[in-house]
Amino acid sequence: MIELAGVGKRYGRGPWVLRGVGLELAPTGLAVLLGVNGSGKSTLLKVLAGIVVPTEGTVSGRGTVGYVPERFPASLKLSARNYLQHQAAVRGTRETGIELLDRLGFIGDLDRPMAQLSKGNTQRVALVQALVARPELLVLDEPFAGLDERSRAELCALVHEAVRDGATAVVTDHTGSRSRLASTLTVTVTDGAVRPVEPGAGGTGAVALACPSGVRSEVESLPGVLQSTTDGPLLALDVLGTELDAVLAAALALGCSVHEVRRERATAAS
Ligand SMILES: Nc1ncnc2c1ncn2[C@@H]1O[C@H](COP(=O)(O)OP(=O)(O)OP(=O)(O)O)[C@@H](O)[C@H]1O
Repeated sequence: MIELAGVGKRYGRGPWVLRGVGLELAPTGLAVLLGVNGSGKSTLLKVLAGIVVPTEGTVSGRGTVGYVPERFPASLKLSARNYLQHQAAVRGTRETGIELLDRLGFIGDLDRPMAQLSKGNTQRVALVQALVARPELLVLDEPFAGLDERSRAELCALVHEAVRDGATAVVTDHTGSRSRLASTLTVTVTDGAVRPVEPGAGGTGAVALACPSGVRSEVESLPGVLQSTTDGPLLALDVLGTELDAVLAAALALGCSVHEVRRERATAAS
């Protein structure tokens, strides 16, 4: 069990980004974090991964960690092959995970400096270095960004395999790909507070809206909106299931039209 107790984080003398966070993550399972931009999701993931030390509170039980940051350092002079070989050597194994790169759709030169790789290929290398180590805790910050549809599906399969093999995975996502993940827990991050979406509370809903100009920020700040992103001409929202009808009614009253509505419930990981 990974447990956060009374966790707070502020950067320097800045405002509290997280405050009073208590969270328990089961030893095997997949948690999805939802929250609007700047709500503190990346900070929470860094605290979970041990990259950022909380200003107050404790984190216990995390074991070995695989972490994929939202932005992988792009200036690496090492080639993807040398980087993965180096990571394997640090772990004391010859298992580089290069075959996982194929599975994730890496097409290109493994021997070019990573700084010259596309965002998608850099993301694939970052994912492989985390997955191949078979960590007890897998922390993935926007792991689907930069990947094509096939690679996203393959990544979902790899995350499910890791969870099936006993890992705890924690994921954020703005691309909509998380709907394919069999999550066991959904957690919202709002104003520095972290709350699990209670089972039986109606789960979450995904909504795609076409909104007249000028009403977007009003729609995004409706009670129950957990996360928003632009999907072409549409505004894509993640909404607390219990507030879904009210958000739809308010959006319609503001002149938006509804393109898609999907209810999502936490399910047992398969
Ligand atoms: N290293 C840092 N130094 C100072 N402030 C920071 C630092 N990292 C994050 N913050 C601030 O903490 C707040 C939360 O940022 P964080 O990246 O955790 O949010 P987020 O929910 O992941 O946002 P996004 O979805 O935009 O990445 C923001 O106001 C951000 O500016």
